[in-house]
Amino acid sequence: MIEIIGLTKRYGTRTAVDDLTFTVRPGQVTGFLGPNGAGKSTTMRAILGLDRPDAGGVTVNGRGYAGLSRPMREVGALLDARAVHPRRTARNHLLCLAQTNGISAARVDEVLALVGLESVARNRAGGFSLGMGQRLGIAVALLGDPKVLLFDEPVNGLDPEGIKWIRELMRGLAAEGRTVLVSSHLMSEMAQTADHLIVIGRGRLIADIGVTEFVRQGQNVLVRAEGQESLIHRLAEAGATVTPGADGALIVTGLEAREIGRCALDAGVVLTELTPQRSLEQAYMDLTRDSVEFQTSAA
Ligand SMILES: Nc1ncnc2c1ncn2[C@@H]1O[C@H](COP(=O)(O)OP(=O)(O)OP(=O)(O)O)[C@@H](O)[C@H]1O
Repeated sequence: MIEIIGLTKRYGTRTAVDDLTFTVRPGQVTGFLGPNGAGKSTTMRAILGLDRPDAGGVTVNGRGYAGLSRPMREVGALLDARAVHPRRTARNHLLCLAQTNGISAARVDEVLALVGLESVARNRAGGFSLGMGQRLGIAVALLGDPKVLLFDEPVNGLDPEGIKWIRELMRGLAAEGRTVLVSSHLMSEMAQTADHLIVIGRGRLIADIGVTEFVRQGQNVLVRAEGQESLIHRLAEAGATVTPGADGALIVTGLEAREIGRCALDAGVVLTELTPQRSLEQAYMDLTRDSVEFQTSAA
């Protein structure tokens, strides 16, 4: 469990994180979303005790990072996968970290197998592809078999197979009861990976919400039907919000198209149009529009 309470971090006159409070729970993948410069990396650095907060604080399993007796065994992190000595082999890189943290060499071979780098374990990390580098960074995070894991933009630059692998790994780690916090600026990616979302913008909390709930709230569906009254009644019963659209259409929020179709069937109503209006990415962009640092103006 990670608890962030009133976290504030300033760099000179710039407030990178502004009175941020949220909890990351075990047993699920929590997506940490926000546009560029929102403060995701700064928050992760504060969790790891790499940045000193100006106000508020962070606890990991009830204690501050400085209070953790064996940090690598409690929190694992992938912050910058390029932070590897290029002339060192993958195995030596891990061995050095293992030795300084009282972790066995057997565990090094275990994590190399876990991330699929066994065959290149004795190759220099400097010659690794981006995907291999990410795998090595993840091996470092997993080395101490920690209960809490942080991944900062782990899928950046990866091919579809690499993305699928990371997604499954994170879900597996959460299923084992670990606390998994993963940052991204892509809503579509998080919708497939995370159970819960923390959305920030300009260092402030914008949303702390379950993925299913976000998907429900985020999507409007345009509906046209013959005999709308009974459909409106049935949709309201099912928990949807219905507002009038243009030309007699209905704008339905809170239900997916499939569920609206079922309501129409229940009400014995013929649908003449059923069109989802916003993609998840659009819903996320609407949510964070006011917090984007650098915006291109519409042509
Ligand atoms: N060491 C630093 N010195 C000065 N300003 C910094 C420093 N680190 C971050 N910032 C500023 O703090 C703000 C938050 O940055 P941060 O890297 O935490 O955002 P982020 O959400 O991780 O963004 P990205 O998705 O681009 O990585 C930005 O405006 C950034 O310019």
